[in-house]
Amino acid sequence: MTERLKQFKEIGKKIVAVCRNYKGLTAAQGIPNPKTPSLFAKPTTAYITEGQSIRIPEGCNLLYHEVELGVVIKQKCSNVAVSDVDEYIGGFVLALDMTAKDFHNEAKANSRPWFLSKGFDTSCPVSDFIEKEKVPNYRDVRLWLKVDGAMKQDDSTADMIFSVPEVISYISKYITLEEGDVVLTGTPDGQGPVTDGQIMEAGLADIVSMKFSVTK
Ligand SMILES: CC(=O)CC(=O)C(=O)O
Ligand SMILES: [Mg+2]
Repeated sequence: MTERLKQFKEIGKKIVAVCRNYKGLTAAQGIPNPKTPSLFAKPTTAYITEGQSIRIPEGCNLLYHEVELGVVIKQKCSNVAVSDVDEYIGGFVLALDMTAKDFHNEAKANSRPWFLSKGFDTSCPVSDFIEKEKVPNYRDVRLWLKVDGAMKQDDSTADMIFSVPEVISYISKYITLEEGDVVLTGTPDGQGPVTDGQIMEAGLADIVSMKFSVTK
């Protein structure tokens, strides 16, 4: 099972992401906490792994980093109770939800979909698969991200508005989750711009770290 889940990028069919899921982020933005998880999707063609670069999409002049905990789904499930979600967690992944922020702002201002701003090629850099047992405290684990050595995001998953089980249970009421799918659980405060030539390093406590460069 674990051996197969290591291939989540090949076997998973979708990436479902939550936004505005950290209290520190909504407080910093001066917006109310959402009453239910806000969802969007990324295509699996957005994945890249270490050694590949994040490419600024054509026409984008404001690319943002967002470090996130990703959950890899173990098996097909729908309508999962919050108390049963642990059975369906196959493992974890550290991920960046790269966002073409200018595209995103324009889409919001014009009531257009966000898909391009979140789903362009290279918009989902990920670490290797992380065994579930390595993150027993996923409800309170540190996520951090540095840009050119300067710390930009540093928070705990304990600051989430909706916990990992609440997020997965909610999604599964509406969207069947399948083996290898990844759920991105939102970014803590501190997301911000990166430009051509910059290097990001991100980590999940001392469990995993990864580096990605940004290129035109
Ligand atoms: C609107 C956003 O970019 C928010 C987002 O993706 C998040 O993680 O929060
Ligand atoms: Mg995000």
